[in-house]
Amino acid sequence: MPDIELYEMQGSAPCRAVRLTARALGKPLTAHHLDLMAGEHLKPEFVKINPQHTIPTIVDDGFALWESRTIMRYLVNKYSKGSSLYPEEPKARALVDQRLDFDLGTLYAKYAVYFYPQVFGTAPENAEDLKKLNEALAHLNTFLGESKYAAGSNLTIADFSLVATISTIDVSDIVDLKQYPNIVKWYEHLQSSVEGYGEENLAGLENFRSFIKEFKAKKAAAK
Ligand SMILES: N[C@@H](CCC(=O)N[C@@H](CS)C(=O)NCC(=O)O)C(=O)O
Repeated sequence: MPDIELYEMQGSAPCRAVRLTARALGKPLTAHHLDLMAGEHLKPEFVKINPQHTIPTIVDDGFALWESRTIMRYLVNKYSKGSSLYPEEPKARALVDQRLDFDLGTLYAKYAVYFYPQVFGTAPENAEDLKKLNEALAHLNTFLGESKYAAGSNLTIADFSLVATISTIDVSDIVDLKQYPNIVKWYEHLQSSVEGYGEENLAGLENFRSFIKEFKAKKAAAK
């Protein structure tokens, strides 16, 4: 069976979440790096695979799929059905889905609305949008409570999705995460306990860190 092909960009949070999942399942990936800044994702050969031209996109034995959380569910369903990474018991699964949907529709969305117009454009900081991001973080802090993992006592794909988002927010240096002690505890625990966290997540994250450093230097110089 050939490797799963992953179209990705280093530093992208949803791509890191997919990598963490593949790593946990022991599935090797063949990576195709796309430079979004250079518009490589808009080339006809990639648009043919994913008309929405987003990364991550996988091609598994000829089957193309995108949306990181859909990819994560698919990978567990296909290669490790019944795994506690995406439990089958309805309530346990619903809890994982709730965390994944919360990340997609609320946490990552609020981060993107607040930060991307500044970092990829010229928009000023917007206090109202920052407040909404903090509200989402406060919700995550509440959901986590004393739990070791995002959706209860086992590691699940919800942890991979949320840790990709939280590490991106952390590196963006826009919020003091210390205000959210449950998030800090969970984040530190994941960093030390998830196999491959450093390779699959931090390598890409360092790329993003350099990008943020450049952004801050340009912003300071423009003042
Ligand atoms: N909800 C999607 C978001 C994917 C996404 O927007 N990826 C960005 C890079 S991080 C992208 O591909 N942007 C290029 C485009 O939308 O054309 C997921 O989780 O996979």
